[in-house]
Amino acid sequence: MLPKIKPHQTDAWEKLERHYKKISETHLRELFADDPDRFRNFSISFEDILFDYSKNRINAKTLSLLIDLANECKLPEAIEAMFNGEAINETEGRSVLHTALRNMGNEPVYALGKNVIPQVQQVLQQMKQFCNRIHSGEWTGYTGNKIKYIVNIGIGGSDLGPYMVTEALKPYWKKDIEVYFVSNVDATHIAETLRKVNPQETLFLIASKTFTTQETMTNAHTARQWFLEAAGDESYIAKHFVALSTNEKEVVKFGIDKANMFEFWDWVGGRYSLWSAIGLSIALTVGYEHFESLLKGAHSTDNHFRKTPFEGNIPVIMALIGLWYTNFFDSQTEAILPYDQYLHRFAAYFQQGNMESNGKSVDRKGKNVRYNTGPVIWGEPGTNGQHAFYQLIHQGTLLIPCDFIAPAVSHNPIGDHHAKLLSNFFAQTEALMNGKTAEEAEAELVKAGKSTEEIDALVPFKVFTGNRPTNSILVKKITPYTLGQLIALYEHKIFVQGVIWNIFSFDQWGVELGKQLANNILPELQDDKPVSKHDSSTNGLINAWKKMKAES
Ligand SMILES: O=P(O)(O)OC[C@H]1O[C@@H](O)[C@H](O)[C@@H](O)[C@@H]1O
Repeated sequence: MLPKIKPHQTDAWEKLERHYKKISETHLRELFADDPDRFRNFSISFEDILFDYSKNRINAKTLSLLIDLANECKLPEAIEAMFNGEAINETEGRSVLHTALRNMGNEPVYALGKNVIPQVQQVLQQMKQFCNRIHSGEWTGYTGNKIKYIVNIGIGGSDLGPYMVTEALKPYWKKDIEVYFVSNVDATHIAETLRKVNPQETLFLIASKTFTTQETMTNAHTARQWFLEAAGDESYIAKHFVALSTNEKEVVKFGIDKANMFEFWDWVGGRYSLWSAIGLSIALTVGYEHFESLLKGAHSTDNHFRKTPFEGNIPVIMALIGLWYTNFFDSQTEAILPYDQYLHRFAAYFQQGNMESNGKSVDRKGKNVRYNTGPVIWGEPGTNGQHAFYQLIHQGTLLIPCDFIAPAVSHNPIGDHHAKLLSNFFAQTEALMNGKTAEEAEAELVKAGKSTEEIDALVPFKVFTGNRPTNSILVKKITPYTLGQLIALYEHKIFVQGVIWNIFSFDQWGVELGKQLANNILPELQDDKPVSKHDSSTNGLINAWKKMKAES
């Protein structure tokens, strides 16, 4: 069980409110001027990762009060409760043990009294052997051809993680494997994918924790039909369809042999499942040994998180700083900005990770919270974002804390590309911090030969207030191991924030209503009769659609 402490009623919260009044107007320029050692004092090295959080609107006092808040909210107990498999997902009565999936030791980990490590290791063995059979060509398609195309059919947590990771690890892809991800129920997604593959050499991974998700099942049936149209014989399905799921009954009902099912368990949340059998597409694409490195990297972060005092604990500091802006500066959004094209799905992945976990407004006692919880998460790779939306981050009215992530070494060391990329990475956080004063703007205009009138007119638009906070995460190189570390850092950040906000981070009841209503509406779309039982907007839209369809 997690403690049920209202964060805004703690001593630390009250002190933080007072402290906020004192420090909120202080400019980052001043904070740096006051402390020549600020970078050293506010950065943490962890193996090949450097986390610099010095460009935040905090001082030593802020940090110590935030850590007091974490302690008052019993974060240490909560961390142990998660790692020890207590049923901290209370609304579903489940443990939360994605950490056990990457626990490379042999020590038992219990989910509600049952040691899960033997089953975890057994499925890893199954994945390893399967990868070997596919890669060696021992496993063939129905015509005897090697498998060349992997198509993962899944959505949400059964799609975003493997998709993000396979993209991030493109330099490690096996030469003769191509991977595709189909998630959307929009037929375009499966249709466009099926155009790129052939039935003889394609392996479909039907990835669904519940094996009942409408989108996935619809796409899976379409793929099955497409396959059977070519293969002709249902017995060939066994060579081309495997399931990644917790639900054996539904898997068998779909027509997939039990032997072709890679199991995981209800104590793995969908958005934390890339470490489980859901990661099979990763292992097939980059090789099992790289998948194992990914797990090992995440495990090293788990140890860091569990054992490091909060002052030097990266996910804890990430979480506390985020909370500082969300709850005291009232900022509503955070950007994740990787300076690595391979990480182009990283922000999208943590959009689900964060927003599905901490997008809650009811506390652990079922009462409405009186403070902000999870922020809106978004982002795109640098430098693309710079030419699109950074204007608002630099000069808009919103305060948007940003995480800048970059590898020190590129997988593609061509010419001076990487130096140029990183010059932008360094420059942006410097610009966001320092801004540009009116005097500086004026001096530039003078130098450009502008008249006094022009200078007076232009200066207000050329001023950057600065004082816009950023974290910088510099990773030596994006490898399976460091990527595993990085993902786990963000996972634990989410956990820490959820604990302090006194919400349940591992359920997602908020996605249910839309599904229910879609299920109600679907039968109404099967004929031409006008509908009238909804509100006027919904009726109007459905009837307009029916008319457009009839006219087309
Ligand atoms: O893996 P499943 O059961 O098909 O679920 C897919 C997704 O379904 C969504 O409805 C959930 O909100 C996600 O958390 C989940 O990842």
